[in-house]
Amino acid sequence: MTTWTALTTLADKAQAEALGAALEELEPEPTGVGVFEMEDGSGLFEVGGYFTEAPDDIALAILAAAHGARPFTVSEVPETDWVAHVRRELHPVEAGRFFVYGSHDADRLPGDRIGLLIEAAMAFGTGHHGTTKGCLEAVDRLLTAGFTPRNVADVGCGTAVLAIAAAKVLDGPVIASDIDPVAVDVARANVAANGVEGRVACVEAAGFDHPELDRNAPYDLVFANILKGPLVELAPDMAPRVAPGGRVILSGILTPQADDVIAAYTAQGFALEHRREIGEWTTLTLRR
Ligand SMILES: C[S@@+](CC[C@H](N)C(=O)[O-])C[C@H]1O[C@@H](n2cnc3c(N)ncnc32)[C@H](O)[C@@H]1O
Repeated sequence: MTTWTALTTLADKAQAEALGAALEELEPEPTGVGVFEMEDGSGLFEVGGYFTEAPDDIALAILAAAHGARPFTVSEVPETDWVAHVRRELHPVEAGRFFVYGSHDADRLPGDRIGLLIEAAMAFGTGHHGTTKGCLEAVDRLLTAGFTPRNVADVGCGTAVLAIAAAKVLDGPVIASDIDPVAVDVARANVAANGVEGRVACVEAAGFDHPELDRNAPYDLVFANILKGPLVELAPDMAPRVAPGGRVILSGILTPQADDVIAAYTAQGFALEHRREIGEWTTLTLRR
């Protein structure tokens, strides 16, 4: 059976990025290289590389040492187990009352948490990123404070993790939209897997450019975990679609960019209510 060789190590951000670039240049060529921030608050980054042909041990040791990284952990991954392996690597994420998990961790769902079943797939939003976690914690905080949105939009839904969270704790309609048709397909599959298909509509749209999004407006709650640029562009379209007293939860914002996003939304009549940093990302809650 064909096997993959998986290499992983830890380093600080600059070293991890340089090491990731060096791995790309290695002979034999890797089939994939990734650099991910650890979610344990250590500030370390994991560098991973996958090869169909194992690189030379000595070359790897020199490469890690030259970048101030720990020695690589090398493991063999059977090709047929690849998808399952990636999924198994994704541990559940707790964010407020929510517990985001893959089907391989179904038996770990605590009885007092709201489970969001999200399989790793070709869309963003497994809960592991600080932006997704920030949005889940932000809505948890609003719910704890007694805010009960009657309708919700999740613009840039990815896996629809935020829309599913809303549908599981609220009674009203939820609409999930994404500019990427692949994400919309993944969103639909996740919505069905979570048993909320009657409650969450999934549509392909750039920003609010879809009749379904307008039909349900104005919203009591809008999530938009997209990047700073699209968020700033979206501000004038957002204002008329959020009910007075409604909230927007915005993420995908690198912390130094947060003031620009706040300025764009306060110019449209929103007031900053809460901000939270996770790693290098900031999540904002604003009230209209
Ligand atoms: C960072 S992911 C967020 C996914 C998920 N909402 C979460 O919180 O994990 C951003 C998503 O927004 C989508 N997106 C980016 N720009 C957009 C736009 N202008 N309108 C709608 N979706 C957009 C991307 O395709 C991507 O799926």
